[in-house]
Amino acid sequence: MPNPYSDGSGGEVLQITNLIMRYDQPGGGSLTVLDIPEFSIGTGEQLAMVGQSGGGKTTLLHLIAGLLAPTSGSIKLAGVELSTLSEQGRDRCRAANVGYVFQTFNLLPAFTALENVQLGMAFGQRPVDTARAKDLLDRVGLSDRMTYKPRQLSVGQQQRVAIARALAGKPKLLLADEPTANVDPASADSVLDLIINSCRDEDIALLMVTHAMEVTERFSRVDRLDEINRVLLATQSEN
Ligand SMILES: Nc1ncnc2c1ncn2[C@@H]1O[C@H](COP(=O)(O)OP(=O)(O)OP(=O)(O)O)[C@@H](O)[C@H]1O
Repeated sequence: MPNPYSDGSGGEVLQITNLIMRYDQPGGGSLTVLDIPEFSIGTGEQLAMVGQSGGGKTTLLHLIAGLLAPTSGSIKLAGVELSTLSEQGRDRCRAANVGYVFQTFNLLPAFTALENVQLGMAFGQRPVDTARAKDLLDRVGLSDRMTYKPRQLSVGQQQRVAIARALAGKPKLLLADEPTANVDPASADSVLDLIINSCRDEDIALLMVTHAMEVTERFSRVDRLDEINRVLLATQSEN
């Protein structure tokens, strides 16, 4: 079935133009967090994004995933302009095109590793492909842990289930928000290998937010948020 949330052009997977994001502040007034004239990611391209704490990295990932709507500007995901979609439409577009690996995994505690991965497919509105779910878990080294619930898995194993779940729906773009922040250094290496190699093998574009040097070294494209975001440039020039 053709993906209604893709223009099928095979060009850039993400194109952002004149993006502004402002948050209302608890004490009144508003804070502009992002002002990005241009940012794009090609099909299958891999990049790391670095930036200071509070600089707006998570906000940017949430905007790309359609979890938040921008104050103004254009975000095209797989050629589809997100601002033309309702919240429900954005949810569907995300399910069809985006995988998301969170810092804190976000696995569903009542479900087994295999069920968590199968749920990744159900959200993608594809038929649940149990063979692919098992294959993904095998690939992340958890073929003997499929029936375990998250609390019965180590932290590194939980993150590997989360990666398998994010890949389950065959997304066009994988967003990874500091995926190695909560795992030990040895697991961090294998988590990183898994994400980078799986995306390469399946032609999935990858945007990984990180603070870690050993992570950025793995990428040929490393973008600094404060170089693409005029808000931080303005702040810095005042200092
Ligand atoms: N819902 C919200 N309402 C108001 N302000 C918000 C909201 N969410 C985030 N912010 C503000 O926006 C700024 C950017 O937050 P964001 O979480 O995107 O930063 P980050 O770069 O991911 O930070 P970190 O690296 O520390 O996780 C922060 O100053 C934060 O206080």
